[in-house]
Amino acid sequence: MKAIEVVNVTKHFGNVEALKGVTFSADQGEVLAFLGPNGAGKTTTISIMLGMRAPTGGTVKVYGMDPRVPRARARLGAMLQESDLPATLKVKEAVELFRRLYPRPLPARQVMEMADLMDIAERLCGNLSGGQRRRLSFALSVCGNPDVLFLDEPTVAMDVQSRTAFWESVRQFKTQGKTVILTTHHLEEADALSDRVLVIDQGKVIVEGTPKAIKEQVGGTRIRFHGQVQEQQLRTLPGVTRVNINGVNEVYTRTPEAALREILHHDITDLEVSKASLEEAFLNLTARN
Ligand SMILES: Nc1ncnc2c1ncn2[C@@H]1O[C@H](COP(=O)(O)OP(=O)(O)OP(=O)(O)O)[C@@H](O)[C@H]1O
Repeated sequence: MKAIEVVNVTKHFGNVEALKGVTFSADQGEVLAFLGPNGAGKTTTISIMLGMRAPTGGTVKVYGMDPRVPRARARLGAMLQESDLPATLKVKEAVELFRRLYPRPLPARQVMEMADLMDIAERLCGNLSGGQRRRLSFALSVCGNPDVLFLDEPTVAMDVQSRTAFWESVRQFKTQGKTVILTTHHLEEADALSDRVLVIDQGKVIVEGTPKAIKEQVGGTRIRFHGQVQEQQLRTLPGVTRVNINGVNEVYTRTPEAALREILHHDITDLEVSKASLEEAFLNLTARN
């Protein structure tokens, strides 16, 4: 049975069509990353999967159940973009309090270690830095030992060190056979963590695949060079998905050999050819859409 199954889900907020028929599923033990520009529909999709909002149309199942029923909810954990923390409790007390809400909580020490909170266990929640607050939110989201964990832009406000430690915690969580659904604007985060990426734009899934497949199929190849070539000529090169002219000419193409043959007719210098990164693939996609 699928951990999560979303079929043709739509969501209207008044005149706004936030989701226009979203379909995907997640297997047990899979890490799925949602990428997409601001307003694409990522948070709305998560809130529907969590049973916090009802879809306008379509169906969502968590282990075959409606996410609004308590038995389904008990299997879900969530670290949302904004969460209030009890300011006057110590970090370790907040973890204890949340553990008591669940029938089969993880041991407090395991939760604290997983979220890298041991050093700040005695600190008041109200005195935490932005990154520390995010780590505590992560701890509270895994307290109940959920089978599916939703992380909505989890590493916002974390420094590089905390982010790397956080990625390790997510990987650890996955090794226990758990499913993770994550939204992020850090594309290297999706690349580092996920088995599969879904790109959402304007309420629709526009592409789905492994980070590697997306980079290969959509990102294609980046060709950079100096030289006087008209932008219009670059845009009509074979297989072009995106063009940047900012001191250096940059062309993304799915057919690099054919594009290069034409580029080499011009007087160019400093030629560089490389595979596009996931970030570039993502920009190419949403620019085209
Ligand atoms: N409660 C609401 N009332 C009206 N419109 C809403 C509401 N919630 C979301 N929307 C609209 O639905 C669309 C999708 O929003 P959503 O928050 O799901 O996007 P997102 O992909 O999570 O964006 P971000 O990356 O900025 O968090 C946007 O146009 C947003 O303005």
